[in-house]
Amino acid sequence: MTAKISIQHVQKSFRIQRNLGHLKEDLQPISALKDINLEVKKGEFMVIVGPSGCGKSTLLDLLAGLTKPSSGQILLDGKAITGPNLDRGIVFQQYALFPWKTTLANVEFGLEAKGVGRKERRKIALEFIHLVGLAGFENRYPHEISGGMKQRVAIARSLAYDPEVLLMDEPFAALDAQTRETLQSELLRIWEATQKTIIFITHGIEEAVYLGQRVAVMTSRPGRIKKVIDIPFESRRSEEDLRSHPDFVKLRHEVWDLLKDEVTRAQEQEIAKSLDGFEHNKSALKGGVING
Ligand SMILES: Nc1ncnc2c1ncn2[C@@H]1O[C@H](COP(=O)(O)OP(=O)(O)OP(=O)(O)O)[C@@H](O)[C@H]1O
Repeated sequence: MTAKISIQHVQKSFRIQRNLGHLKEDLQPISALKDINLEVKKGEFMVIVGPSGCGKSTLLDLLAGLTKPSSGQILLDGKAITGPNLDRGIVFQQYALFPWKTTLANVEFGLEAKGVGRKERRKIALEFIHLVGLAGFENRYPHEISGGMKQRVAIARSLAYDPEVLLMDEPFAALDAQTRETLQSELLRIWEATQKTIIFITHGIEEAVYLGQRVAVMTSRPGRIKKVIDIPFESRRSEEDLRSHPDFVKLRHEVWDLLKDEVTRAQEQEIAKSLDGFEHNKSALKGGVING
């Protein structure tokens, strides 16, 4: 069977230029991703976890078609992704709602872009607003609802135009712990109801193990897939608290074991990067160069 998403030997480097007044200097390119290979099945909930700066968002941007790989390719249903399309819905950490539109109008937006008629648009939007638990809040503006509710609107908006795949980039990272946990189990309920293929990016180990059917652990930059771990829970939404179950604790530990050296390395990279910037600024000041 063809994978829903197939990431094949994907590399991504960024060209870096230093601004020296009217001159530009090419620096060593940053290699963000190196030989990423991953297959995601139809209807699967795949979580990608990795340390800060390992290239998670870069990978998601490639999946969304917002940028192109330096080499390799990503296939959706066997066809190469060449740009953004309504076959992929995206939910970012920042809510990205239109502040001047109500919940209903925000959810209707993608449907408008897809050319769905006014009546049908309203019907579908109301259905998804209901699905994400926001019935009664249709006419509220983003500033009138909480962060968790805004993220529910963002999820409803992405699902309403019926994408093949839902891409989620740390969607709950800005929320308080309690709201985050509520939305995690809500997301599982929505996933079960819609049977969408989900690729969810996080740096939270507990979040990864709770949500994912499989968890792909990334290395520090340049990001590679270190290991893909199966999370074999039948149902994550059972009454008992899954997070304190011995199997859950064991899997969380396994992911942490894979991740801890990567986190240390990522922190070292961060320090080296800031020291480098500091040294550059110092020498530029000495030489009287205005740097950008
Ligand atoms: N447009 C760009 N130009 C240059 N470098 C970039 C660009 N985008 C990302 N990078 C670099 O690529 C690396 C990976 O960045 P990315 O944002 O994908 O990491 P991440 O894993 O999502 O990080 P975080 O968890 O902190 O959000 C980082 O070193 C980043 O500085």
